[in-house]
Amino acid sequence: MSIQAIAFDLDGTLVDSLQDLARAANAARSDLGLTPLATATVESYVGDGAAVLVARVLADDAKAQFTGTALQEQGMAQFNLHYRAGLTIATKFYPKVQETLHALHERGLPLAIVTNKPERFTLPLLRELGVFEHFDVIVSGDTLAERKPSPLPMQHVANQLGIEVDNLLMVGDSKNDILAAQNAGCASVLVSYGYGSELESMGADAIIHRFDELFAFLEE
Ligand SMILES: O=C(O)COP(=O)(O)O
Ligand SMILES: [Mg+2]
Repeated sequence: MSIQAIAFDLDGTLVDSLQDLARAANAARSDLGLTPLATATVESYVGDGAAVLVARVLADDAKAQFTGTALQEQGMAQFNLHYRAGLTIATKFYPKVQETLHALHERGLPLAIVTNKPERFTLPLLRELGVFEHFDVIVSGDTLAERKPSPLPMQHVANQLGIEVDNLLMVGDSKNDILAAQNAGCASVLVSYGYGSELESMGADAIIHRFDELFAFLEE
């Protein structure tokens, strides 16, 4: 295995965005006359992009789908307003993320973001946190025709970087990240501190508990 570039998931991997997501989700619920949900409940709904999050949050049901009902459209509009107004109020890097990204970038290793978060949130969030310039390619949930767990985002990153997809490593916190990597034929590293559950069963090549353990994985 020769790792020539790394793609990172965003929410739950680089940043803990849960408080800001939950605040915006509950503000949208409140605008529609609904009572707030526990932060842990919102956490369990994160991972398939903003529209699916809004559908799940409004129905308080992990199986809800975004079908574009009037209520969902209204909830989406309110969520957009509230989240866009406070992308980084409480959102913070997990320990050792900034140092590690900086060191990898200094080594000349191409770095990418592959998130299911829509571009309208991903790009300003990365800018507000001051790491936008570290990434050679940024693929959001609405950049391409398909999002994770589709292999398309990984294939797109490899194409953009001019490398074979199996030389790209995915680092993520959730099932969609590991599936996207497996579907594309990439190696994957799972972080244990994010929003994923049943980590052992996902089949990642390694599980790390702190972001800088990535260095040891790269040296294997
Ligand atoms: O916004 C989401 O649904 C998940 O985002 P992620 O892919 O960066 O974890
Ligand atoms: Mg994630």
